Amino acid sequence: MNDFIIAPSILSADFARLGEEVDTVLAAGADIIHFDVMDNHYVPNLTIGPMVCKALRKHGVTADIDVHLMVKPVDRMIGDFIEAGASIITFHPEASEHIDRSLQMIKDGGCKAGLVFNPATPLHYLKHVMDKVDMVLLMSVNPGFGGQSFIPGTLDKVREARALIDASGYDIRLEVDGGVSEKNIAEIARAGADTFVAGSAIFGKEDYKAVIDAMRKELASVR
Ligand SMILES: O=C(CO)[C@H](O)[C@H](O)COP(=O)(O)O
Ligand SMILES: [Co+2]
Repeated sequence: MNDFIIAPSILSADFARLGEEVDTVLAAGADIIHFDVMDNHYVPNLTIGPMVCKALRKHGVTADIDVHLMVKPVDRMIGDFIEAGASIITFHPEASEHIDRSLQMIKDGGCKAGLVFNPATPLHYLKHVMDKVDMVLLMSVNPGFGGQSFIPGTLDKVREARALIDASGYDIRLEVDGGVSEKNIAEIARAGADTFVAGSAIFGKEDYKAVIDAMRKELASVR
């Protein structure tokens, strides 16, 4: 895997042509696919579930699928996504009654596990579970919709999370999700992120490769 990972969010893809959209964005240089699951309960929107993940695998997608669960309760979706071919499953700690148990269920299913932090959710949920976390996902918008503007205060939180991860000694990726584009990706990387979700910035343009190339060029100036 590359040092920096670009993870297009299919939330902004054309759902009527989803398999083709995923193939196109991977051929354009994306590393993994970010898969947003919304339940109209934890967040005020409704998207896609495990059947769609399974359909992408059946379609032939072999890239990692990074499942971002915006659902409450969390646990009864975990097994379905493991079975559907998810690679990474992240969830919001305040949506789980038993954070350690939810993380362990994901790990036991052979997937990488992660916690997602909304803009106002404190990082202290990480403290006792660092050994079970493969990914920390910081939301740089409030969850529920694509196409929102990056909240600038996220940069301080990225620095804080980077310091916690480095001090832990564990191999944990730091992902940022919401309002990421070729304009701000270098600044987010300089703050300490290594994995970048971008939905509308990529799928909102005609030429996905041009956007991903522009992002890589920006990232090359960072490390
Ligand atoms: O989790 C999400 C929203 O809750 C999406 O991953 C995120 O919003 C990506 O979309 P964009 O890059 O357009 O902001
Ligand atoms: Co997301």
